[in-house]
Amino acid sequence: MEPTASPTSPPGSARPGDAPPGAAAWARGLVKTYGQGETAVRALDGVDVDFRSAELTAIMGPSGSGKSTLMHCLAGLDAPTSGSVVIGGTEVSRLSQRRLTALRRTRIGFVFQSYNLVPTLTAAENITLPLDIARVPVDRAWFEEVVSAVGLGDRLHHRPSELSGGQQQRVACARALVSRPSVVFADEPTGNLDSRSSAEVLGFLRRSVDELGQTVVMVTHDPRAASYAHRVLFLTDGRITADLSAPTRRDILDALGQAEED
Ligand SMILES: Nc1ncnc2c1ncn2[C@@H]1O[C@H](COP(=O)(O)OP(=O)(O)OP(=O)(O)O)[C@@H](O)[C@H]1O
Repeated sequence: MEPTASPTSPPGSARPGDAPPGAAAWARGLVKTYGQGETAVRALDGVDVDFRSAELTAIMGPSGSGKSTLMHCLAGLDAPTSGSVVIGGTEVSRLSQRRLTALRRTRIGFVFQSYNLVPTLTAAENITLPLDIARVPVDRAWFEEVVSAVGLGDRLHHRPSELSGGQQQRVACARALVSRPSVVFADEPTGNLDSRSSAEVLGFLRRSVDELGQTVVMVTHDPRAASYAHRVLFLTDGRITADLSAPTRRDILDALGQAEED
């Protein structure tokens, strides 16, 4: 397992000035406890992790191991009980609610299992919606590049109900990328898709990293989806227990089997 903590960051603190080389986001000492007393659940048990720029990282682990909690704490959707997160040079845990909302709109991209598109808007309008809400001008050249990479050129004026699930998820991916965020977080992005549509969405996420330099962190249960990643992290009981570089599907299945035996 690779060391993920930077030697310059004291335990439990991630400071923008301590950026590990090449990291787009990182976290130190992340703990998340739900509830109190005897019924308390320690969903994250001291996670130190770096996400290198222009890498696709998959997070895997058994149900209840803390994957969603980790992603929500990283993306500022939930506050950790202790520890800190830095994204694109900003310490997320120190932001006021207003600044956090602005950061989520412009510096972080989200892709959810359920697409979350607005049904009354066209694909193009959905893609630019986060920037329109934040009153940030759309970089048209970048918009064209993203739309062309995602392969939606002739579907831009369709509404979500006129698109297949795979096409809707590719619209959601384009929406996540259009603000050039520091990190795109994808939570089970292919959970609702058949294998062909999954391959299209995963192929796009991987190309967004290799060709457009995006940083992507994806939670998935599917070893085939994880095999598109440059790196796969495994969580067990709120801790990172394995960190694989460019694993094959076989390597991932072996690591999952190992996790079940532990
Ligand atoms: N809002 C909450 N209140 C109480 N406990 C919670 C809450 N959210 C998560 N948990 C608990 O925290 C632990 C980690 O949950 P989490 O959803 O992060 O796991 P996961 O790995 O994403 O699971 P899955 O693969 O089933 O989605 C679990 O024991 C879960 O029951």
